[in-house]
Amino acid sequence: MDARALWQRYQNWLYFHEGLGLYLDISRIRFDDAFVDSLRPKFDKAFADMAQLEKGAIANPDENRMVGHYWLRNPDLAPTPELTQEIVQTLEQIEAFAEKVQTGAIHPPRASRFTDIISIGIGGSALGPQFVAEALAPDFPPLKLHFIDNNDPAGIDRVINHLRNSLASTLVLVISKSGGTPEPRNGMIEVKKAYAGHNLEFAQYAVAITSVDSNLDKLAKDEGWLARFPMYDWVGGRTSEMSAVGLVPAALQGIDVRAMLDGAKEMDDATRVSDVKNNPAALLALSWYFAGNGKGEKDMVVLPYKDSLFLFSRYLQQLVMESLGKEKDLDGNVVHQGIAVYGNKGSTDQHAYVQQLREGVANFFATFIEVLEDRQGPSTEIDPGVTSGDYLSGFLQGTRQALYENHRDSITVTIPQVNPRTVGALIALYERAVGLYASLVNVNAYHQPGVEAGKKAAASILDLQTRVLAVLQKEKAPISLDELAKKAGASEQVEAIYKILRHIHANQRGVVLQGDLQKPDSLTVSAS
Ligand SMILES: O=P(O)(O)OC[C@H]1O[C@](O)(CO)[C@@H](O)[C@@H]1O
Repeated sequence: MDARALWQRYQNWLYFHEGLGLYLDISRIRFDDAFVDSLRPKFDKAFADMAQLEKGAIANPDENRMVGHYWLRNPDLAPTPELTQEIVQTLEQIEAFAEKVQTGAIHPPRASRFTDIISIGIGGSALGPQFVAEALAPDFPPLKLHFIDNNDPAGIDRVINHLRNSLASTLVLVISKSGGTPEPRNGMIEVKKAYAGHNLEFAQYAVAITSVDSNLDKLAKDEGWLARFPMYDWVGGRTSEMSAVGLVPAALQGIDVRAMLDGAKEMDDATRVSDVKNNPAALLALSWYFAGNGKGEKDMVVLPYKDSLFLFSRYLQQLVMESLGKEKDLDGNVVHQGIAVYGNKGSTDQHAYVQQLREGVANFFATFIEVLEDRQGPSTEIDPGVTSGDYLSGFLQGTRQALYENHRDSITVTIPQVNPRTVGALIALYERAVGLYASLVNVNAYHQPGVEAGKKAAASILDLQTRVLAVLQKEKAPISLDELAKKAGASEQVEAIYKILRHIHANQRGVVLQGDLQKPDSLTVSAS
């Protein structure tokens, strides 16, 4: 296609949302009108499914749950007045709590103000708060947010060490929808211990964000934690940024959560339109479907040209991959669906993996996120008449063009500024696009059975460890791995046992491995 035809295509397909000042350009995805027509029946069904979902249908059949993240930013849409009221009240409680913490009306026992927050949570209970903090927190927030989003002991130590002089003024948010995920539970126990080590009573610093009556909720209630906020059964972890999961940390950092909700609501209104060309989420879903042949054959590379948005790709990774990455479709057919997502930021990545994007395996489509406002205030001229922002803008256009010339397609989302409204809108845009795409490919976007398999396997390894160590304690002399496995009733699991013991040995926790380390089956093991 020549330059004039491309310019025409750009204008034909350009979507603009006036209220949000958001543009979506899918002109560099090479679909044609016949393709769009061929998808119309699937889109009609997707829009109908979505309308039912918003009315409270059981849109997550496997877990027999409603899917209601859209109600969080428009409580009047909730299917019952009770739910509407609950959403409204929770938001008011969050704002009141944040205000009291910021003004010092709620303060720690030994300080006049809370200065820091440790947020403990994983997956959807971390990625949204992390993305939003990076995108929107002021340079000097009223409370500084630190994350424990893993089970890495060294990572936990690092956070606690950084805060060792301010633990007495550090609030702890424990965020877990289920209230039973091992990682946040373990993180909480470690942090609790650190507080005890500083003679601080954990309950006076701790806030739980979890489902009512979960194990975490019960613990927080029994121990009299500072506050508890509800997470709802009908909100999935990966779409929970606009629930207490995301709003509590955001409000505490002084982020305008109402503006974030308003931006999401405006985008929800725009993505409810059942006309593909005038619905930005449908345009995204259409582009993904075309790019990956409806089978996820191409990865989604997300490139925000703005440092504060660099966590967007990580956030989208869970939203897209946990939602779409499914073995079976809704009819039980094996389909192995999904779209792989990765990315970081431009133009940084220009000097890293963009080389491969331009010339290597053509297994992706790019999504550029462009921000029109360079910075607040005037810019220095780097060259006559040229600012750093001009360079960044030029790098984006240049990369988009260079990729297209080499048959690598791309989408460009443009926002006027990074602010709570546009960030809320971006989240809502992708939530809806994922929901619509899931309908196009007929998968349940709202469950995650694959994650459960990994969780179960991990639990069985820990169970094996307990059994093996119990056997080892009774042994008087060193024993071979085979024998130990036999005695533990786990002859088939020698490799797992070897790995368990090697790990415990490396941490000098009462297990000694002897022999040729390069030949694991030559090793003997004893308790020290
Ligand atoms: O908030 P929870 O229940 O601790 O779960 C954390 C994460 O774990 C998952 O359930 C599965 O990994 C995610 O979907 C979720 O975001």
